[in-house]
Amino acid sequence: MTNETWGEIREQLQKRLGKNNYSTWIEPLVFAELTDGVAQFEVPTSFFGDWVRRNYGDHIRKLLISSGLGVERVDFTVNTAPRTATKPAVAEPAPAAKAPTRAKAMRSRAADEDLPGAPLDARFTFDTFVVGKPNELAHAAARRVAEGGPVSFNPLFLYGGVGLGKTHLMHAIAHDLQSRRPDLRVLYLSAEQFMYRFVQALRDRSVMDFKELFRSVDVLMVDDVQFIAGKDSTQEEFFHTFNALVDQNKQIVISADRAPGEIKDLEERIKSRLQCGLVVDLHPTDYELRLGILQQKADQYRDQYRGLVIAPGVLEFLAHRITTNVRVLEGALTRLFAFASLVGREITLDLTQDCLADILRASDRKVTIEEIQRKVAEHYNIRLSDMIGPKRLRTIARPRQVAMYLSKQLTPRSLPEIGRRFGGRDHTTIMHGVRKIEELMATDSQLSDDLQLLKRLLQA
Ligand SMILES: Nc1ncnc2c1ncn2[C@@H]1O[C@H](COP(=O)(O)OP(=O)(O)OP(=O)(O)O)[C@@H](O)[C@H]1O
Repeated sequence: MTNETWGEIREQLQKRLGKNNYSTWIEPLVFAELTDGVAQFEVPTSFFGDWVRRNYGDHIRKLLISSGLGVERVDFTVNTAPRTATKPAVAEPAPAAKAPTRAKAMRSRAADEDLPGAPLDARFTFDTFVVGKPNELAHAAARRVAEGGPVSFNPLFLYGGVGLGKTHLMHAIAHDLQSRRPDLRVLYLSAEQFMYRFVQALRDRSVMDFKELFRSVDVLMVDDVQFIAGKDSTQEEFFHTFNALVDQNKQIVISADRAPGEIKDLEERIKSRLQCGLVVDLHPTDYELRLGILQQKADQYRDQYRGLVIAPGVLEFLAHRITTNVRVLEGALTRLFAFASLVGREITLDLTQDCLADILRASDRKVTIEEIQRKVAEHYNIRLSDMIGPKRLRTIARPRQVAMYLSKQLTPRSLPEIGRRFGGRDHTTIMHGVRKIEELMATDSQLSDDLQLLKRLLQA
């Protein structure tokens, strides 16, 4: 293949994939050779190679073939040698794409391979994050941290329900920081990984190395920090790491499924440390945000599944009906496009309802407190009237607490509202009931099985 051919193919890829994707994923590719039908490219890391293979391998192969080359397969190998500027078969980058900032970041990350972080998802950038009322504050705070100026709020604590974009924002911060400041050591990992690393260090008697490593980063991001609640030694180590970094004025970003004060079994001193920066929550999505996200995704899919038509009103219908979380929304759209492309039909409302019947049904389903009381009474063989009555016998009080717990878990009702439906009980009684069941579940496997079963029955 000549410089010219690869240059032309890259230009086509840039048009097809957009400038961002191009400069992130295509520009860093170094064409090595074409032998026996295999086009070989060099990549900075194996993660990078896997990503390009999965997402763009086919595109690249088809374009190579359409330029008249006999290519059966494209392959990506990690380039460990320093990159030379004199690869004979590679054209200079197309003028439209300037210095590959992300590629530099990739290389610096490769050099930082001693950092025990989790890989970043290349799709989770600020460009792909849709901003609406429910997440605008979290987004603005994340942007500010990503600008990497003087540390303004430390830590940044992001919290919110499942699938609302916490991980997305954290990855976006990391991507941005790495492209602006490739020299920074940015470490992103989940709290679970932090714990495993720590346990491993204890086992290998290398705790000092562990400490040194974590204290050497410039930005530490820990996802799902609620995971370390109740894990005493990990909490202790996390606390020291946290303090050491804050003392050095290094940025910390944390995420969790709830506010620091609400994480049970998290040491008070950690809670208060976590609260001293900026705590922002991602609220449940509203209709406009859901529609915005769907529109963005649909645009991407239109590029991917050329020729597929989506009828007016379908996205609005989905935004209206699927209110649980963004992950479910995305999953629904992915399925819809895949299905429509398989059957070769336009995406109409009818097709949507057929193809997504289960998701739509699940979203429709609203469990009521009355239903919960009835099911629990049946399960424990007590009278429904005892659910709301005054009897304090354990055989009645315990099922009642189970029903209180499930009401809190499965309905959006507040504690006072639940209290009213349990015979006008005070909200503190409900809170006590909920806590009691949470405690018992940890030790009483029968109770925890009962709860699982009841949940399944109620949500079915
Ligand atoms: N505002 C948004 N714009 C675009 N995509 C979004 C947005 N919010 C969430 N998503 C997408 O929804 C999916 C779930 O988001 P993410 O993994 O960040 O959620 P999370 O809050 O970390 O959830 P969990 O608590 O389960 O870890 C991802 O694919 C993400 O890209």
